[in-house]
Amino acid sequence: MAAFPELLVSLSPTEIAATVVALLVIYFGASTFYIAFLGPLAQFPGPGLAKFSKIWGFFQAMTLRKTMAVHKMHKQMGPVVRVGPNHLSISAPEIIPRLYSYKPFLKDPGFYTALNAGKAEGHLVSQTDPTQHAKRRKLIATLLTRGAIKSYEGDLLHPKILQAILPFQEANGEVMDVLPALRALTVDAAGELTFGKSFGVLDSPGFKHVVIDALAVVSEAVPIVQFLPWLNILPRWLITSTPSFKPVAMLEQISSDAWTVEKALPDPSEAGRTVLSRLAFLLKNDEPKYRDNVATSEALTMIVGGSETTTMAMVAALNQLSMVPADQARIREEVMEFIPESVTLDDYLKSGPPSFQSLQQLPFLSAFTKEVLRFYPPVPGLLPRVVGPDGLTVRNKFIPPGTVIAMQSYTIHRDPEVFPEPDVFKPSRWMNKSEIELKAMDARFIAFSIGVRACVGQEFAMAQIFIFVALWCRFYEITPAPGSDNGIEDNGVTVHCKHDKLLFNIRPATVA
Ligand code: HEM
Repeated sequence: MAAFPELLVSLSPTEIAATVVALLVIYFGASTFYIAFLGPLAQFPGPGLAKFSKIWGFFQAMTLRKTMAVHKMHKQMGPVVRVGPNHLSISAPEIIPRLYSYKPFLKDPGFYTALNAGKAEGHLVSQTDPTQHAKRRKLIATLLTRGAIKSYEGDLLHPKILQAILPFQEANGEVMDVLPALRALTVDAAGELTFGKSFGVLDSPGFKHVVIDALAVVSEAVPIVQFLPWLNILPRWLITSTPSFKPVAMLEQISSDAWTVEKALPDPSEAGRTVLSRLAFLLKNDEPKYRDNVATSEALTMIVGGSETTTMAMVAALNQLSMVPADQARIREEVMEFIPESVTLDDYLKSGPPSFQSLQQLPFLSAFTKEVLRFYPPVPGLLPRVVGPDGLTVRNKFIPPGTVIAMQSYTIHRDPEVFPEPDVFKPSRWMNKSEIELKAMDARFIAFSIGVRACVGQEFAMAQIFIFVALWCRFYEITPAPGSDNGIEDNGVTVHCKHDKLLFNIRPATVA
């Protein structure tokens, strides 16, 4: 028999190439077979395609039904289901506090670095390194505490919310689209928080603005980049020069211009009133290119993360209210305590608008808002983490280190043990409950996630939602527009309006 080197020399280049290809096919075939059927995740049920490839998840995300598909799988197959070759979805609520603490479950780089948009340093949402994350979070979080939000109410929140709802003042039963106004409100509010200056969407005719177009492109691109992360290493100019990415390039330019102005200011302070001014302080000793990349991507994250999520909570609230006029009346009745009959929209600001804190004391408004976020979470999908070196045992089954595991708020919010009749929208489930019952429900309420990576903008979002819903119900009545479909779809992570419209018949509220 010929020795291996002699055999190799005797083969033609074509034969060598064919042998290499055959060996690679055997290697990848065998390892795929092992991972799918023999590896440690083979014990978990899931769709056949998900055992072999991430294509299953991508297909579900692109056809806008991933969250529902995962939810149905949990109902049929149990608390741990396989959603990818190395990916599990978990619906066992006892795992929540452990999964969303730092250690030993870090954010999955495969999912989050795809959100970096070509910038290696990442941002608050995508940063997977705990030390880097903690440094930035500490500074930005102090801008978004309860106390800080209070200081934004008078000159930021109330005027912007009023400006968003004023155009509907003339309506007398006609059908109008509310979505552009909601987007204008949340984008301008996030802009002001970040840059100290809004984008001016609320002042633009029809609320049309390049920033709104940019956010739509980003939302569509997210599932694609997560499936094909190598797209991120393409040169930036190649991506931003394609016509559909032009709005994103313009948004990046706005952010970069604002940063150029900010970093030129002398003496950045830890107590700055905007995200950019805080970053100028935090990054003042860093290398210029790193500094510029971090500041601009952090600014964009506040806009992207803070706007459509809040918009979609308001969309859900209005959709729900339009179906139940009695709920509108109940909120109106509560709000009349702070905005009595004598106050008109024109003198709302002068009349001493109700604080977010005082609106939170209104029992039905509070219960309604909480139920909106339980029933229609704006971030309903899987938020993946990597299992640390000790592995994890869930309901007596061991999950090995390195596995990507995730939970989805949509499913956790429908746990029948603590939310009886989970598929019924019922604000009363949050009212007149004992402390123990409320604690149990709160432990499963993860619309903003929990722990060190929970939403940093939660209070800012809640203040907008509370004030908006209170003001809207106080002055308007809505009913579903005949023949229109205000349905909501999800891309596996976030939600959006199916037809990019939110149509209602709107009329002035009748106050008793
Ligand atoms: C109803 C509105 C909102 C919802 C439902 C929401 C939900 C969430 C969720 C679930 C996370 C965790 C994401 C993960 O683990 O990957 C998150 C993180 C985050 N959110 Fe929000 N969010 C909302 C509004 C906002 C607003 C208004 C801002 C900014 C002004 C914001 C900025 C962020 C940031 C920067 C993070 C990353 C935090 C970190 O990792 O330290 N969000 N949000």
